[in-house]
Amino acid sequence: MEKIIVRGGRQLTGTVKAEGAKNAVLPVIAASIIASEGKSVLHEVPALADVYTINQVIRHMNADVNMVGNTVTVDASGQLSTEAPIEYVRKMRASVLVLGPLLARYGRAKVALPGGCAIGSRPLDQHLKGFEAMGAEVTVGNGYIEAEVKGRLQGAKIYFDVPSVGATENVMMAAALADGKTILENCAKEPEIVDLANYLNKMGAHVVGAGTETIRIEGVEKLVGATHTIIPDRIEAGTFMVAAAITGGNVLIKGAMHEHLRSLVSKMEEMGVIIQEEDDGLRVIGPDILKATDLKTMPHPGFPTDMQSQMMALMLSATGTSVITETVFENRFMHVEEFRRMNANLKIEGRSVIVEGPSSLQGAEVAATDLRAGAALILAGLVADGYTRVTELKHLDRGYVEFTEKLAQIGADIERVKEEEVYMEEAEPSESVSTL
Ligand SMILES: CC(=O)N[C@H]1[C@@H](OP(=O)(O)OP(=O)(O)OC[C@H]2O[C@@H](n3ccc(=O)[nH]c3=O)[C@H](O)[C@@H]2O)O[C@H](CO)[C@@H](O)[C@@H]1O
Ligand SMILES: C=C(OP(=O)(O)O)C(=O)O
Repeated sequence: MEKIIVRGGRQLTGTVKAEGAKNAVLPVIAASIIASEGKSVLHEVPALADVYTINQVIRHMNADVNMVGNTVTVDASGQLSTEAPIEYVRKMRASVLVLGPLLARYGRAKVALPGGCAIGSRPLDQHLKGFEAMGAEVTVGNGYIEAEVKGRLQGAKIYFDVPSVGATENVMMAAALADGKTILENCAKEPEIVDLANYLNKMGAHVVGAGTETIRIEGVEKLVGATHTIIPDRIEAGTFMVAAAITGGNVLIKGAMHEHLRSLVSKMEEMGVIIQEEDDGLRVIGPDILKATDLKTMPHPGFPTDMQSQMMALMLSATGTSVITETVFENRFMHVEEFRRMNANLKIEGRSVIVEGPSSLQGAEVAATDLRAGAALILAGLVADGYTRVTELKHLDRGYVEFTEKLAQIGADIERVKEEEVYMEEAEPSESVSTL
């Protein structure tokens, strides 16, 4: 089993660079299979477990995929299979993003249902509603979603009941190759949707309005591979911003884009953190005393749910009572129990958590209950007394490249260790049992 061991007490200083965004690259790689001609060359692709998974998904469909350093090349010009089995979808929900591209290109797709996950039930009804409005027949059964259309998908006017990132992306990709014009309303406005639209347009699509609540797509008959550079990861950048602030440090986060991080910057400034825009990123300077504040997660440009647990760690170090309200996902507070193991003073009230600070955090063995929770526990460990040991690192590896190394590079006392599992009943009485 692997663990990250962090010893609290170091102020972080120096420079760290944000990788390409996980939530941008996954839909872009999914979209690359729409191209029936040419190769796509994608730059700034982060070396994440999720990227390996989406590459496996499209490789399984017979696309030719190569990753060298941070560049991925996809040639999907051959005949592809139209199925994504459960082994990939279980690892990563974003595998369902191949539905739209397959349906648009081949008129059929079969993708395993991902089911719920640690942050909530996460239905796909808005994706399916979009495909049905475009003329597809969708059936859900035996653990699979199957969608089929006779001839081409037809352009349609679709109003999303909730602004879903994945549904906006999936339906936008399908509409790019549909017959006629599609108008999507109440769309999600995340920067990653704009990145996907830019890539689709480079492939020959006509997508206008991404980043606003109405997206208009004029369908075309074919798309061709294109070269594209993935935008920087605002959530990874935000996580390092919190690392700088919580330790009272001074860190330049290269690639952090102010226009993608406004809600986080303003919340951190309310807490007394100094944030300066520099040519190549954001400099974050932590104050001597952090002030309590309240926040509510919302779709972009509101406060991102993917920064909620990291901000909870910051609020634990702030003076006074802070309240965090989660409105995007129904069950994204699993980290609260783990923080409590570190002596945090937290109370869940419905969809809110009351944070009493400053908590005198103590090192403990804690489990990463999901990807961002893992990062948040490490952030708390940076200021806890003694050693914090974080397990279940598979979640962290989905979304952070060399998190340990990057934190160590700016001064954290942190290491990742592999240890043999030693079971008490198997050990000789005289043998020492690892307690790391
Ligand atoms: C790979 C990726 O980009 N993941 C991000 C994406 O996930 P994802 O695309 O799964 O998240 P959505 O934006 O779809 O979900 C937002 C809300 O809409 C609901 N919903 C969604 C689809 C649907 O058909 N019906 C429905 O009710 C969800 O249950 C949730 O309450 O956006 C989330 C919200 O910013 C982020 O936390 C994830 O990191
Ligand atoms: C929830 C997240 O991702 P996913 O949608 O891929 O589970 C995340 O990035 O925090």
